[in-house]
Amino acid sequence: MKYIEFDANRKFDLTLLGRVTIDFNPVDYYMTLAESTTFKKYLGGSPANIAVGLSRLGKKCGFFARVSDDRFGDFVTGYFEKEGIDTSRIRRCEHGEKLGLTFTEILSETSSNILMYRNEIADLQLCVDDIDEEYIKQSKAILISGTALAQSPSREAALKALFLAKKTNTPIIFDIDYRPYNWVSNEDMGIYYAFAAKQADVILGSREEYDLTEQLIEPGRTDPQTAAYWHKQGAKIVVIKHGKEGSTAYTCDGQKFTIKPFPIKLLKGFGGGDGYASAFLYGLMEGWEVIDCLEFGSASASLLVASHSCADDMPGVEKVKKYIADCKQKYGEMIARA
Ligand SMILES: Nc1ncnc2c1ncn2[C@@H]1O[C@H](COP(=O)(O)OP(=O)(O)OP(=O)(O)O)[C@@H](O)[C@H]1O
Ligand SMILES: O=C(O)C[C@@H](O)[C@H](O)C(=O)CO
Repeated sequence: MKYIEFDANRKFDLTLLGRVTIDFNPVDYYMTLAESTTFKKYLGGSPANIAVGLSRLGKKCGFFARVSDDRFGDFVTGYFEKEGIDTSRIRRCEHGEKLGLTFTEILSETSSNILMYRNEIADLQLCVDDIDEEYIKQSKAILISGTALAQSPSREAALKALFLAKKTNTPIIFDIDYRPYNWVSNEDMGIYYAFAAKQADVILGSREEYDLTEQLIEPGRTDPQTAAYWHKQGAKIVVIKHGKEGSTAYTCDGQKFTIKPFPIKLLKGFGGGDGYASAFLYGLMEGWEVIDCLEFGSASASLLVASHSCADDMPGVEKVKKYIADCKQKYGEMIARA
């Protein structure tokens, strides 16, 4: 069953809007960030990771972003170019704003945290002049990452992109993407997350992220209630993630599909969402059944939480398929299908 119509005549498979940052992950881990002394630098930022993930899976991505006008801006732009992600809409900040830096802490085999430096942040300088209708018309779909709604002028840029996507019949994917930094209040999230979700064809989020989105509408909903509400608003697919417990996709025709994580030795508890999103969306674009998209996303997510980085370790199609096949051979065909 196809829930989203992608226009095959458009140049980009997906154009993403949001932050491009840098991750510094500890080489000496199983200790606090204060104790770690050596870090490996990776491209970061959830939407940027998703773009890399889709590129590794053979998809062509466009991107709306502002980056710092310094060596870190050079690094992330050069990384995108090497991955084949279009950089024509990546613009440099003009007033010294800084690229977001995420320092990660891998405390133990089951606990990790991230510390994000986002003062005078470059990505929130994205502005309405950066968003053009022609570029969106060249995109089979657009993904808005929720943190882009945290502050102006990025907020208005994201709202303009939503408006132009609707105008050009471009499917909208809203990744709620809760990061507490840069939001003035939870109420702001309740306003802007909800507005974006009302425009979306596909919504991706954890239970916590839906709770933040629904706080001004009806707090305390169950997953089925959440899905039913957003389907009424026009969403075709509502994906609700529950970390290591797995995730469920609710489709607008009343079906639900649940997937569990594949068995893996966890290294870090983050990055799974980006691997999940890129692989799930890949399956959608390939016209797969939703359960197969979920399985592919879940497998990619498991590979990512077992890896030291996010972007650098985004897998190709064959790696994900082999991992799924190996797990099924070892644990049984229904290993992840609840
Ligand atoms: N401990 C784990 N073991 C195996 N898979 C996991 C684990 N944690 C997360 N995942 C996988 O990653 C997917 C997304 O993780 P999660 O639900 O935490 O979303 P998220 O908060 O968006 O992730 P991120 O931390 O990347 O932002 C899960 O649905 C699951 O498939
Ligand atoms: O999304 C962020 O800004 C943090 C990322 O850079 C980091 O890789 C992560 O947590 C991915 O989910």
